[in-house]
Amino acid sequence: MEFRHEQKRHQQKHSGPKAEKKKKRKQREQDAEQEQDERKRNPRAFAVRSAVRMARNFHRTQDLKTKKHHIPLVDRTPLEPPPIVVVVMGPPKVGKSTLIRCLIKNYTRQKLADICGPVTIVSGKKRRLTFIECNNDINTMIDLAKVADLVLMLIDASFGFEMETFEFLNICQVHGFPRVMGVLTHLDSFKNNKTLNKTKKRLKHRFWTEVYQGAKLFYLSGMVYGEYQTREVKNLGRFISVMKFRPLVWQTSHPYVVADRMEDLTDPEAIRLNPKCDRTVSLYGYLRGTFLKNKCQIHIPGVGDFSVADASFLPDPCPLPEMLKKRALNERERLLYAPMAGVGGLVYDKDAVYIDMPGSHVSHQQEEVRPTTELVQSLMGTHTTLDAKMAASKVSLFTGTAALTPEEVQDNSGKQGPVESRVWDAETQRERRKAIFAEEDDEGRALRWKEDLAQKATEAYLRQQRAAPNVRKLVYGAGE
Ligand SMILES: Nc1nc2c(ncn2[C@@H]2O[C@H](COP(=O)(O)OP(=O)(O)OP(=O)(O)O)[C@@H](O)[C@H]2O)c(=O)[nH]1
Repeated sequence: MEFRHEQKRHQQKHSGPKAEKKKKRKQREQDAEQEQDERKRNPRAFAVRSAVRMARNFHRTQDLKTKKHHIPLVDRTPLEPPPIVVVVMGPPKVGKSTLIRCLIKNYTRQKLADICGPVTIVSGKKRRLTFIECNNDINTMIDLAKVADLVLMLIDASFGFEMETFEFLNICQVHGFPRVMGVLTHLDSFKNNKTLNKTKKRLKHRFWTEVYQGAKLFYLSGMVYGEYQTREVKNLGRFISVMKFRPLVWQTSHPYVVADRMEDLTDPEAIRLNPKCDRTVSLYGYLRGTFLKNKCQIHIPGVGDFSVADASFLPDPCPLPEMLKKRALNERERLLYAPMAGVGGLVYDKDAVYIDMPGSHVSHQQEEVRPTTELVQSLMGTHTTLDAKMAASKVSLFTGTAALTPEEVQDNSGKQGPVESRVWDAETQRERRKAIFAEEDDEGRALRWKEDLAQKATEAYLRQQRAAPNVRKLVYGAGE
């Protein structure tokens, strides 16, 4: 038996929703065609009316295009790149140590009580970060501006921009600008929401004029138990771990090492006999930039020019996790290496290898003993009473003059309490500076500090010149 299936011919629909849809589409297509036809039909309406304007338009588009071009740079970063140097800078008491502590906790789930020297951590499968706190000495700023990949610029919102911020930005300008990200702290000091929003906006625009339009500014709105809010730190951390970096010319054309550990190999007996004897020192750190040749000349900022006796390759103290396919780091891979703060697994010395028993995990005992709040720490560290300290303290009015004892001060100033008025803690210092600069707005301050900076930079330069006359290139090695 044979079955035959006869297919019905397709009938085009002329009514119903589908047909309506089709009609509409056809109509739209026709309209578009007509529009194009208009250009053909009426060419004069669309012709070039002004050659000048056309030329101007053309130039403008070309300018915009070329602005987007960069000089092609050879990316020489090795397969396993050295840690990214994150410099945390800002005026005194703005919250630098607190931010580093929070970021370390965010990445490694470990607490580091003291931020001492560079701290290296594994932040992801392919990235390590070295945090360095920048104190407000101009020489440190110059040194760090050279090696920084990313700068976290802390700004006290209750205070506005301060001299240090402008100083650092100006120094960066000379060295080829690293990535700069602003972080506003002390936002909890605003009780009024309206003033808070206004201040945020004002500081954001001020930051944009200093760095570039649209530069990233983070807000840290207050503290919880002496730490910044977890969610905000997490966002900041995530931003840092996915950030892309453009190689800077100075950094890619010089070999340089940010030393995170130092070891004095000189014979202690020789030092005892002559404290100023020539010393042999080992410096440890990741090599960045280009290749470091053995026996080459190097400059140590603040010290002078030296030749390297020997450079050797050591196992990585803070290695990246193995390349396995997985989504996140596990607990054992969340490494932390801060030799100057005494944290790190293996320590390779010139003549021995040490293993830190608690591993890279900071002992919990330390956490309990050393509270993070500065006030409690300072109270615990006190050995003498305030009265005794005040009686023993001396104050010198001008640099280079002999220090005055409280008795001498008392003699001159009559009834007035001698020492209290001069022993300023950091908090009072901040208050004083706040009062001094309260009258000026940001613009005025920026101008004034920029002038100030020029003089300071010249002084620092002359000082370095005196110390080592042939290091000019290294001090102001912009674009070389
Ligand atoms: N209310 C408030 N206090 C803050 C904030 N940020 C930091 N602090 C406090 O400011 C004090 C100084 O913080 P640190 O992290 O030691 O500041 P620092 O910049 O490292 O200070 P120096 O290293 O001495 O320059 C600490 O007592 C913090 O609790 C903030 O956003 N709000």
